[in-house]
Parts: sequence; C-alpha cells; structure tokens
Amino acid sequence: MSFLSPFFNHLNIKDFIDILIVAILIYQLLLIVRGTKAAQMIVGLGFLFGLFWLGITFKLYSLNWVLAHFFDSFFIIVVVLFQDQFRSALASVGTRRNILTVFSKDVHDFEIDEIVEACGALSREKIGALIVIERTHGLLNYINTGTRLDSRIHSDIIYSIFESSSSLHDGAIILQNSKLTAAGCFLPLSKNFDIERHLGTRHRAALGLTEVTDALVITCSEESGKINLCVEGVFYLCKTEKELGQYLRHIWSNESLDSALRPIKTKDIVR
Ligand SMILES: Nc1ncnc2c1ncn2[C@@H]1O[C@H](COP(=O)(O)OP(=O)(O)OP(=O)(O)O)[C@@H](O)[C@H]1O
Repeated sequence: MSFLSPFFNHLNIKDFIDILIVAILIYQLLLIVRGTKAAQMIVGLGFLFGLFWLGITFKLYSLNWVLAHFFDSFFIIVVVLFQDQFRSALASVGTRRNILTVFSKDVHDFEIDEIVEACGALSREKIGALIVIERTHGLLNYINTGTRLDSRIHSDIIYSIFESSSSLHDGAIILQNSKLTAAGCFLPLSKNFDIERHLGTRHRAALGLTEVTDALVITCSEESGKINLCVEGVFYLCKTEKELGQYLRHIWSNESLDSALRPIKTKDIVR
C-alpha cells in the first residue's frame, strides 16, 4: 500500500469532501437504477468500457476508432439513455429517500398497522389487492406506469382503492418511504416456468417484481381471501392479519418470528 502514500499526501480536506460528494452521488444513482432497466444498460456500458480497454491494450485500431468516437459523446449518450431516471430523480429530490434520509426507517410501526388492518378488511370481503413496499431498489419505472397519489398510508385509503367501484382497483399500489406513492401500477410477470399452474396473474406479478427487486409484495386473493407476503420470489402465507404484522415487524424491526411461522429466507433483510 506504500505506493498509494504519495497520492494521499497530496490530498487535502477539500479533496476528501469532493470525493465524498461524488461517492454519495454515485451511490444514490445506483440506488435509483438498481432493479430497473437502466441497471442492465449500465452493465452494457461497462462491457463497452471493457472492450475499449482491450482495444487500447492490444492496439486494435479499428475498434479503438469506433469506441473513441462513441465515448467522445459519452455524457450526451448517458443523459439520453437515462433521461427517465434523471427526470424522476430530480423531480423527487426531497420527497423520496435521499441523501439526508437514507439512514431513516422507511415504514414505521404506525404504517404497518394501517397496512395490516387494510389487508384484514380486504381479505374478509374477498377483495383482490396487490400492495408493494419499496425497500432499497428504486421502483420509479413501475410507479410511472400508474397514477401518482403521494398520500399518507391509511387503511381506509388502501381499502377504497381496491374496491371494485374504484377506478384505480386494477394493478398494484406502491408504498414508498412512508407514503402511498401510486396506484394502478403494472408489475412485471414472473418468468419462472416452475410456478404452480393455478397461480393467476396477480400472484405472478407479485413473484415477478420480487424476483427482480428487493421490494415486498402483499397479495390478497379475490378468490380465496388469502393473504400472502412475497419476498425474493417466495410466498409466505399469512393465515391471519396478526401473522402478516409479525412478518412485517420481523423484517423492519427484527422482532422475533413466531415458531409456527415459516422463516423468511432472505439474504439481506433491511432494517
Ligand atoms: N402485471 C400486473 N401488474 C399489476 N397488477 C396485475 C398484473 N396482472 C394482474 N394484475 C391484477 O390482478 C388482477 C387479476 O387477477 P387474477 O384473477 O388473474 O390473478 P390471481 O393471481 O388468480 O388472483 P386472485 O386470487 O385474486 O383471483 C387484475 O385485475 C389486476 O388488478
């Protein structure tokens, strides 16, 4: 590591602050694009950078010429490719989880009670519902498919959205950072061919989203009234509202799970 010391010797406090700000901006950008199509584009750009590096190392002139011209306009290309993400991120500064609130809890006990109460009522009335709770992966791609609400999380509001007379009852609602951000959102269907054949599109959408993001999805079946929590492509049946509450509190506040409940298999439960 001694080869790095000349580099550090020339750094002053201003440079450290500069590097820290850029690191936070890159981290925030990654949070926004994780789980979205933009993440795949970043992998594609990384691949082109790799090719460029190979071209320079092995002096592949034609490849260098093409890629050098491509990277000349790199910033314009990035802005064009990620225009949706930039637009949403700039518009949502201050309203979504940002630099200042990144360490705060997303869903509080109060909101969990409201979600659980709504699911209980929907289940008793056999009203179908699809409720998404955002964790660290940005869901703006999916929020943009629905109707923006930005309301507080309240059981009556959730219940009335899914009533058949509501114009927003089709699709999913997305809860983000203690807010009911959008309703009528379209989620990706699971591409898993091993899914039980009887599962309909509501449940396939819950699986699909949790396969590509770390969001939690609660489904309430219109047919059976059963409530399921879906985490990382796995369903956890909640026989009662109390069980749903236990699972949610287990995930958010690390409350211990009743031994009768199936343990959640997740790599990184976010608290
Ligand atoms: N891709 C999707 N994104 C969001 N919501 C969806 C999606 N696909 C279906 N839905 C919702 O699911 C409803 C259809 O549910 P369907 O009966 O096909 O599924 P299911 O899994 O059998 O659920 P249920 O047990 O409630 O009948 C739609 O009316 C719509 O509200």
